[in-house]
Amino acid sequence: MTRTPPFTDIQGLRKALADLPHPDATAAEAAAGRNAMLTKPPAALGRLEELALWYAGWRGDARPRLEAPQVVVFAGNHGVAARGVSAFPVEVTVQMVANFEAGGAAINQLAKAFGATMDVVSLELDRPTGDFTEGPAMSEAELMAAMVAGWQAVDPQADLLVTGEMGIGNTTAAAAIAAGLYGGGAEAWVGRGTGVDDAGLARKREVVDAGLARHAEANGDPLEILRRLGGREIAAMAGAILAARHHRIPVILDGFICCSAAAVLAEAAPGALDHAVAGHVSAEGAHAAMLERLGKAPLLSLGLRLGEGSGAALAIGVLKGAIACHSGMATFGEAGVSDSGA
Ligand SMILES: O=C(O)c1ccc[n+]([C@@H]2O[C@H](COP(=O)([O-])O)[C@@H](O)[C@H]2O)c1
Ligand SMILES: Cc1cc2nc[nH]c2cc1C
Repeated sequence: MTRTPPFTDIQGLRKALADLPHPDATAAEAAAGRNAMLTKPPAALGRLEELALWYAGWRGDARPRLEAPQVVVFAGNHGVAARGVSAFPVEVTVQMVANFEAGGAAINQLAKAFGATMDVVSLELDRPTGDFTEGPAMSEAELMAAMVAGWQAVDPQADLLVTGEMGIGNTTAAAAIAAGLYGGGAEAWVGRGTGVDDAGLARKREVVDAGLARHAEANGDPLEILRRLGGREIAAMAGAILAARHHRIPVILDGFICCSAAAVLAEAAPGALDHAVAGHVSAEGAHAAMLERLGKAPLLSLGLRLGEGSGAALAIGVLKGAIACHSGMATFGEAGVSDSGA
């Protein structure tokens, strides 16, 4: 299988969004039949049962295994970071990339703990995106390059994808995208990110509202909102999530920034996130509202606000549990256990 995306320009990308593969209904049905025979009261495994059937449908296998999860962390720098919207200086992005590469970050430990491979993709860190209060964050060519990089990062042999990110200032970009897609202004979507104080929060709101006013011409076009207000790591996550869909690789979504990338796809093509579940709800103020817009209930709620794919990586454990039960349990017949007789 190739890592080459089926698009090189925005028209091709729109076509890839209009032409999405669907789950294997026969495998999903067979998995539901198997689920009904497993040694447990009906529905006693709660959401784990739904997860297993969802995974079986996307993998086209009624009794699937989850053996090759891939975590990809995308890193980008943001022009708006110069406006005092983060509690940390911009050089932390490149420093954290070195930490990811050396194995020292939280996501390295979590990927290892849940048996996932981990890749790090740096996107032109020495060339931050444009400050969106002054002009578009990216040209069309820059948007496409980032989305292609995201697509190419996905291993077609993986059987699960987690997309994570690192980018000082990116909760400002993510909030601007959310407001661009859903309305509500900065007030509805700006939160404290890495931990800005009240003055920082006020600056973030001003920056986001200025960006929304400056880019009203995006006119509700999700890809244009991403280009004007987003960032390279956000565009790359959108490209990776779309690639996973085309390879029928299920996805676990991470926090606020990851979900802003996913939201662009969902608004551009209804159903574009059917192959994705929400790994967790982060402590970033507006993440819960974003998940509601996406129609996704989070698997975990642990108060994380780290990014890097950390919450989604933890949820790999939940999904592995669901699949282990579904594919490994005995049926009533096999175990000689009496069923309810209903
Ligand atoms: O995943 C989240 O919901 C999340 C919430 C707050 C902060 N982050 C991380 O913090 C960085 C962005 O925060 P900030 O304050 O610089 O916009 C970026 O590297 C994200 O990975 C991530
Ligand atoms: C140290 C640090 C680590 C991170 N990981 C993801 N975002 C981050 C932001 C900071 C500041």
